Amino acid sequence: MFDKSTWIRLPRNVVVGKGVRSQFLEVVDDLHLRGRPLFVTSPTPRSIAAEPIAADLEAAGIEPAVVTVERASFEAVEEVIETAEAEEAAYLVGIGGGKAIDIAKMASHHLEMGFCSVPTAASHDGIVSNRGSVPDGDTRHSVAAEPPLAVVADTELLADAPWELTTAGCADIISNYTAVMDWRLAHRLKNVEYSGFAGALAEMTAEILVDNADHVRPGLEESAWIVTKALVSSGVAMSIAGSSRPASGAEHLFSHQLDRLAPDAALHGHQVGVGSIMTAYLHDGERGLWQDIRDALDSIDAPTTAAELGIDDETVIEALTTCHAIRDRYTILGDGMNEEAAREVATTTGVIS
Ligand SMILES: NC(=O)C1=CN([C@@H]2O[C@H](COP(=O)(O)OP(=O)(O)OC[C@H]3O[C@@H](n4cnc5c(N)ncnc54)[C@H](O)[C@@H]3O)[C@@H](O)[C@H]2O)C=CC1
Ligand SMILES: O=C(CO)COP(=O)(O)O
Ligand SMILES: [Zn+2]
Repeated sequence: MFDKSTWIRLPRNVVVGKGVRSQFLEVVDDLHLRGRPLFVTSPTPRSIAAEPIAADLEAAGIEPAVVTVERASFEAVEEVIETAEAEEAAYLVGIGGGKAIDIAKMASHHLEMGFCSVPTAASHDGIVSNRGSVPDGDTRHSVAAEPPLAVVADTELLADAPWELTTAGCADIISNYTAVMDWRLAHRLKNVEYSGFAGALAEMTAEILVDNADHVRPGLEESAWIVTKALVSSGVAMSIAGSSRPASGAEHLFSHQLDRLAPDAALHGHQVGVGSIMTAYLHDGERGLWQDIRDALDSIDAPTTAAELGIDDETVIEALTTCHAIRDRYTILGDGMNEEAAREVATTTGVIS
């Protein structure tokens, strides 16, 4: 008997393009979101995006509350929840990089309240996803959360963001190659449920980005457009899958472990990119996929070595040999890699010297 069912939660309005931050009010009106929003932001995004959008809303008689968060933590989520209650907010808006958006996402999930995403950096594929990633104890990976009702991604703002934030977003997308390989492996060996649609979408997203890598250059608004569209597509793949599997495999385990061992050393996307070079080698060293991933990262100025991440070689080895245990997610790392194997993969791929 066929008794499968699925529930795909996606944003309703995804608005991408030059100057679209000025359409924020129109977007929330279209969603029939009424009342006072709470903007969740961080220092730079506050001045470049939250304040101008707040001024537009004030001109229309709506006075948003604003909370500035500095770090992604459960204390910050608590603070946002308390502020939303105290200010009688009707919905939340995450304005900033991945951390501000994730905090708003997690708080809105708890409050059972609508949430909109206004990325100021094309740095990660959580701008659209139904996943939230806030460190909880030793946990760094994402959990199910509220997907945004709307995404307002202004390419003018995104193109002006520091270039390394954009290259981090590219690397987060390029890592889909190995994430999907890990997912298929887990399907074959562990009977993990696999979605061909979500897997194909995640892979195709990486392919389109790599094919357009020549147009991804600092200061070009077209770059912000290409990368943002890819981030949206990757987030949709996660929503179709109902998990982060299409965009997160062993390379993400490696990055999450680096976040524990060397907090704030490098951007999420850059860490997963370097992880992806090594896990591609483990999947199929002969085929040269790892070189293609390394070259694609290199061509957009993303780090390809531990030194470029600002992380020492021994931390890379420790992360590689321990990261399999941080989550119940079967990958090419299986039940763990010994130190000798870790040194071999990291040295052969040039990640450590
Ligand atoms: N929920 C999900 O599905 C996913 C979540 N993530 C999470 O996202 C986070 C990484 O996000 P990132 O954006 O890389 O880091 P981040 O949010 O820490 O941002 C990096 C820095 O850039 C600043 N910034 C943002 N926009 C700027 C602009 N236009 N100009 C100047 N500075 C700007 C931020 O304020 C911050 O200081 C990680 O915590 C990661 O786990 C990553 C992928 C998916
Ligand atoms: O970063 C992500 C996808 O790019 C989310 O994956 P995690 O579930 O591993 O946090
Ligand atoms: Zn990621």
